[in-house]
Amino acid sequence: MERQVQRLRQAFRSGRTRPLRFRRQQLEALRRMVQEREEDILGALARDLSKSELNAYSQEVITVLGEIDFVLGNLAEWVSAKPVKKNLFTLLDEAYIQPQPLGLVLIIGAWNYPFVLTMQPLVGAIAAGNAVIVKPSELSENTANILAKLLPQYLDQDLYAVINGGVEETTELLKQRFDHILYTGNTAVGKIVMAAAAKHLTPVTLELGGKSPCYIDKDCDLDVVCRRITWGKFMNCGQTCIAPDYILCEATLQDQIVQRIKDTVKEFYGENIKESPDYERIINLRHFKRIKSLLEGQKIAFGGETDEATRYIAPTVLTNVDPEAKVMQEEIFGPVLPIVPVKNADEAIHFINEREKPLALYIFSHNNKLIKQMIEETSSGGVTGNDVIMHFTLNSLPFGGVGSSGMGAYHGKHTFDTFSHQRPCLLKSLKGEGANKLRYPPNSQSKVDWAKFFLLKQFNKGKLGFLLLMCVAVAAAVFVKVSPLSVALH
Ligand SMILES: NC(=O)c1ccc[n+]([C@@H]2O[C@H](COP(=O)([O-])OP(=O)(O)OC[C@H]3O[C@@H](n4cnc5c(N)ncnc54)[C@H](O)[C@@H]3O)[C@@H](O)[C@H]2O)c1
Ligand SMILES: CCCCCCCCCC=O
Repeated sequence: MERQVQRLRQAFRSGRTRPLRFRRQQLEALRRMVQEREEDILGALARDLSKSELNAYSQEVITVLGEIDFVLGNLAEWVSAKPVKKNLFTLLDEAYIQPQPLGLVLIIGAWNYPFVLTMQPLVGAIAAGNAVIVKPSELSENTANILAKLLPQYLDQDLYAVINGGVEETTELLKQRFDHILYTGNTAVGKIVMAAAAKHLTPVTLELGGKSPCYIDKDCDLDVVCRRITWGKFMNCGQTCIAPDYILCEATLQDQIVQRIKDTVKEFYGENIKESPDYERIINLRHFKRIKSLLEGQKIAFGGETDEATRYIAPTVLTNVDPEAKVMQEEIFGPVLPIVPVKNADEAIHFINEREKPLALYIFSHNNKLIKQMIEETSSGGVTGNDVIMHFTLNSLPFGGVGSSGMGAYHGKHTFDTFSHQRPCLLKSLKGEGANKLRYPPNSQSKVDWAKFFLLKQFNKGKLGFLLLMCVAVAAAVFVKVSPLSVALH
């Protein structure tokens, strides 16, 4: 492993990733891979998560293809140096920010969207000019294997590698030195990743989870609200990092919400949900048992059927859930939706603020002012008002958590920035040494006054007229490229 890391680092040092043309070629090759090997990719996702071809394509492949197109359309602008504003000291100089690659980066993916959660960061890491190691989740082993097989066929093998393995291999990998690590997965392992990265002072982006609340105000269209929540909650069998984890609403709304979600489940998945190609399965037995145990002692309004052999758990809604219940203590990450009654929006805000900061927050109301107030008075990784999940799809928005739901963000230009160093560059001339006497010893009150004039807004008002005059003089000097300060400061 150490040798492989060294090999990639050496290739990065060769400078091959620097030219824009090279990065574009790699991204175009990646796009070709997704297009030409679509069937293999969809097959792997079906074997891992029972995702239908259509669902896998619309949830994962489209996002990756869209990201590549977006990056290719904008990369020339992103890599260019960005001139910045100057002060009076640097008026004649060149000042700009030059984005530069960080070096060798590690991307560790999760199993629930195993294609998009490794490929989308990879697109941005390549765009930013880095060498990359991708470590897919071992739990979605078919997707992990297809990535290990396909990526080397399309990408430069000296610069990009896939390393597969579980805890042991990842632990070993994390001993190596990287220039950035982007990890997607649960919060407990996020801490392990951050501790390992700290040994090398490696910066991290942690895409973690949490319990994303969904507040339903009484002033809204419940038919629409429940259809949107049903879609986002039961998509991928509830195994979505930003799925609405639980509903907060006034007690009187509960029955209507239950009925509408029940009707929508029937509309989406038919009478026999098990037969629906649109309904996935739980990833493994451990998670199946964990989710099933969350139902114990709960009032099941509908659903609750399970089948261990196929790891099937029906879309399930729980009512009048006690905030202290087990189902409210951990991220559900399955098709179980508790409803916790609250008196009003203020109590919902209080409820949210008493708990760890979630990855997403959803607020449904006709009242835009209420939505803005809840955004203002709470914290979460992201927010969608009057819908769920959709902020993930807009790559102009940074996607990431806050507090225990993560740190840093990616998607679109934000991924490019995450994997770049924004290098500040100031290019001065060796001329104009007269003006520099202002900062050279010995210091004097007059030099400090001048420095205040150049750098601060507050300076001695008594000297204003004189300073303005001097300003005109400086401007004139700049114009003729001769500085009077060398005289004035003596
Ligand atoms: N924020 C996001 O974008 C996002 C996306 C998907 C999932 N998630 C969150 O991830 C969680 C579910 O994923 P998971 O954690 O079950 O996925 P997982 O089990 O696939 O783990 C994620 C990665 O961590 C590695 N890993 C596991 N244990 C490790 C250890 N001890 N040391 C080092 N590496 C280790 C795995 O090999 C894997 O690559 C949920 O909390 C979910 O909300 C977040
Ligand atoms: C159109 C819907 C796309 C949904 C993709 C959701 C990915 C979530 C990643 C976290 O689990």
